[in-house]
Amino acid sequence: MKFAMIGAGAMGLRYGILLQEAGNDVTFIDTWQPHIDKIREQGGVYQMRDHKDRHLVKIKLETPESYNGDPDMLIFFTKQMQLNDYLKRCSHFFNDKQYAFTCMNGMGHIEKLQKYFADDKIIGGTALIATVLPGPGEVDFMGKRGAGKLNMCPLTEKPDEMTHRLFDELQKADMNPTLTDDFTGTLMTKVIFNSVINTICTMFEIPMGEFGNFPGAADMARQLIDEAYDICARADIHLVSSRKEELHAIDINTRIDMPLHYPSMYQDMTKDRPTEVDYINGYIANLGRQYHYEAKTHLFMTQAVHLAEFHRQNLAKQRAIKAKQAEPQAQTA
Ligand SMILES: NC(=O)C1=CN([C@@H]2O[C@H](COP(=O)(O)OP(=O)(O)OC[C@H]3O[C@@H](n4cnc5c(N)ncnc54)[C@H](OP(=O)(O)O)[C@@H]3O)[C@@H](O)[C@H]2O)C=CC1
Ligand SMILES: CC(C)(CO)C(=O)C(=O)O
Repeated sequence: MKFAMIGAGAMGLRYGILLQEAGNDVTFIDTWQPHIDKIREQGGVYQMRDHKDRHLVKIKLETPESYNGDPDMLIFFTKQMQLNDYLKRCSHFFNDKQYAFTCMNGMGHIEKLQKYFADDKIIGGTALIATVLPGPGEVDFMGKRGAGKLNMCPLTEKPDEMTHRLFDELQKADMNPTLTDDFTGTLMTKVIFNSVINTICTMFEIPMGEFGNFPGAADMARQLIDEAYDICARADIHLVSSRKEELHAIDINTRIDMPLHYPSMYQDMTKDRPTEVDYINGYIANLGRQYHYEAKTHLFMTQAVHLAEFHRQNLAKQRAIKAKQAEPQAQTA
């Protein structure tokens, strides 16, 4: 199959390289200039697995403006706040035969995709796969080959031939796909999962295992899960796990499956970038308001993460001022 990966960051590279290794024709499209420059200079991306076995993987890389191909499927893996810009810049190569697939975290992306693709061409999903972009031109796949899994569901909830072809390619690439039958329920179940793990680990700047091993972890998680499940019940969203299963999944993922992983939200925070919290806890809280339910804990968590972002950005500004003040001294010394 011919794929265009829209976003060649951590997850775009994980999916794209594995699909390429499984025999597909993959082109990566990105806008982050230092990453583009590094990949061109190196002739590819340096890929690691669990910080080891660093090796060069050749990839085809384009910018939205330079790409003129006609892929069968576009896979969107940008941060939520980057998606509109990517869609606008890539729209010149979209056509009505192409499919759009995405396993981005949070909510808000599907409505944006619907402005460019018909409902029967959109396939959504969720990824329980940890990947890190340590810097431009470098990607670290966390977990052994075959680790992690993903859920996928067409927006129409009626899988067609292309959905099955995508499923087969993801399976060949060892990505452990599961085809689910409830679109919104599938996506929201992962949003709730991330509303606990990503948010708490990012605020405290801790790996997932440290949260999972904290004796109060289940109480903290239960409070966020209960609020979110109460809201989904009011919104008639059918989650794919029960509350108990969601709590269990968080426990197993943090303590056993990915104890050393810092969630993707942490990766933004530590680079002094805005996080996706408004599309995760903020989305749950806004949905609650539509059903006259005040999600107090999710609202509090959203602001707590914004406070942490604010603090880090202030520190970055102070560092910049100090560096500027040191400049003339360095010249006169
Ligand atoms: N990573 C993971 O383990 C998982 C991620 N997801 C989801 O997948 C989607 C894509 O996320 P992900 O692949 O992690 O994100 P990316 O790796 O794509 O983020 C890359 C972007 O972040 C900026 N950036 C990255 N590294 C640096 C750096 N060192 N210095 C400055 N800027 C940097 C650049 O944006 P800019 O050009 O704007 O500066 C770049 O385009 C998100 O919705 C995420 O929540 C889902 C499951 C797991
Ligand atoms: C925690 C994890 C890896 C689960 O897939 C994730 O979604 C993230 O890092 O954002």
